[in-house]
Amino acid sequence: MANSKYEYVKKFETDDRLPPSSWIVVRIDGCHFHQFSAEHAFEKPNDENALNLMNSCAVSMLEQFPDIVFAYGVSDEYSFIWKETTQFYQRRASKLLSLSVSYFTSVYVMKWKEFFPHKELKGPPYFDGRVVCYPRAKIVQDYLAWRQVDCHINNQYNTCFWMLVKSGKTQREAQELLKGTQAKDKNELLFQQFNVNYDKLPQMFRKGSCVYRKKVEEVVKLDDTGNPVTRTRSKVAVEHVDIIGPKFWSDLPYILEEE
Ligand SMILES: Nc1nc2c(ncn2[C@@H]2O[C@H](COP(=O)(O)OP(=O)(O)OP(=O)(O)O)[C@@H](O)[C@H]2O)c(=O)[nH]1
Ligand SMILES: [Mg+2]
Repeated sequence: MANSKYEYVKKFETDDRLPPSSWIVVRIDGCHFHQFSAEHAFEKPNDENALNLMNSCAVSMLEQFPDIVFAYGVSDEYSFIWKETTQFYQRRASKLLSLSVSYFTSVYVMKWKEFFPHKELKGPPYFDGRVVCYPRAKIVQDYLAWRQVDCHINNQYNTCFWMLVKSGKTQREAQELLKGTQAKDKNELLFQQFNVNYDKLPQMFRKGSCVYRKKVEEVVKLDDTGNPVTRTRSKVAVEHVDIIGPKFWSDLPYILEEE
């Protein structure tokens, strides 16, 4: 039905194509997860099953959208890095954002039972999202380092806070005790009062989770002389990386290489 008198309404649509040759970061974040986590009695400060569910959703994202090259998640948030040359939906911001948020949310609901077989999903989890473009791989690396530092700072604080509360302090008292403390004071507090070595807590809690394609060698068959014939394929994997820094990227140059 070309050229109806209503066609002019299309002129009001705006072009939201993101600039070419730049990495696209979509970060999604659980809406009101403070409440959602309380409603579903998540362990404080870290619920292993809830984090594994988030990670599993991120794996599904990379399997569904081949142009996502890397994802990093902590707490109720996940960042997805789309490769700089992606032409997916002509790089339209609204498409990339809405597809990411809706796909992640649907998978979260679908997989809920797998991670919480004995907990009913009491209300709809939902996520917001934002898109930011970065013109250099180095800035994407710094972006990820920023999220990981944030994870560390928040987790160290939350670990101390909930240890104090579980040991009988009120939330107000715990807050007061932690006011103005530095990282080393918090480590000391955990060790002195609770005999906890912060560095020994699970890496996933302290450092967040990375999802990316790993190159794995697999044996396809044995040749006539009985030697294995292998091929390399990529497999989406979850890793808990100590520092998402220069060493990490130099070991995996194919992830964020500029084309
Ligand atoms: N107990 C528990 N809570 C968690 C866990 N992961 C995330 N949360 C909760 O989720 C919140 C995430 O922080 P925010 O995103 O700032 O808070 P929010 O309530 O989701 O607020 P908006 O994102 O602004 O809607 C944390 O403050 C926790 O309350 C977890 O593993 N265990
Ligand atoms: Mg949130």
